[in-house]
Amino acid sequence: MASFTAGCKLSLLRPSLASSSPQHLFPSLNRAALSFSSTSLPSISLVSTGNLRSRSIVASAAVGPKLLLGSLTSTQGLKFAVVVARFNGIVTNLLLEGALETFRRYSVKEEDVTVVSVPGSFEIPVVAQKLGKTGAYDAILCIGAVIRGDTTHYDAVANSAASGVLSAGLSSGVPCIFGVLTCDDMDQALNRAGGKSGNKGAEAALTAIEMASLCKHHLS
Ligand SMILES: Nc1c(NC[C@H](O)[C@H](O)[C@H](O)CO)[nH]c(=O)[nH]c1=O
Ligand SMILES: CC(=O)[C@@H](O)COP(=O)(O)O
Repeated sequence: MASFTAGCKLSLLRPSLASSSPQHLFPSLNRAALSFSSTSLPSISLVSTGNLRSRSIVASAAVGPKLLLGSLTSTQGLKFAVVVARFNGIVTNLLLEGALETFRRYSVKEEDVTVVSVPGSFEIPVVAQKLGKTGAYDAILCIGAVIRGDTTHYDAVANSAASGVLSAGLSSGVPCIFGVLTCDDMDQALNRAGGKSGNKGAEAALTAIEMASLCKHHLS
């Protein structure tokens, strides 16, 4: 079993390892141990964040030998809000469908999901923040599609949505997940809304489940 010097971030010890998978870092950890909650791991402290494709691991000094990882299977009782922009609705409806299908697939009850409709992506953050501050939700999934036009309007909306969703999460203390596409054209957007590049709404819903579980089961 791997062991690290207390007080050192893994990324400081060896930066290239900071975004590696736990299995890569510690071949002796099996999948079962990694797939759920506070499994005791002798001689190492790990904190894992990120979605399924990009987990990042840091060794943590202060806590004991535990792996903190949100569960995708213990979804009972987790409550979600989805804030979805109507702008470019042909895309955002597909993203929303992907998200709701994922919640269903991971056994999140329909009555535990609230969908809130807003005009455009610019309006998402204030609503996400308000929802977060109600304390009624374990994660807020934000869905929108910003598509480049002729002017710089795109940059303003895309940047505001990104920093606004971040800020909503930080100020409310509830994970606010960024499921807002920022694309050069409609083709790019449709490809990411159930087309050949997958459905980013579905991916964002998985991130919401993991973060909700992490915060509710380990960090509250
Ligand atoms: N151009 C896009 C917008 N623009 C609308 C803004 O989000 C906002 O509703 C308006 O400025 C009023 O405050 N919204 C998107 O979601 N996607 C876009 O591509
Ligand atoms: C005005 C908008 O909301 C957006 O579609 C940007 O389009 P454009 O840059 O062509 O004005």
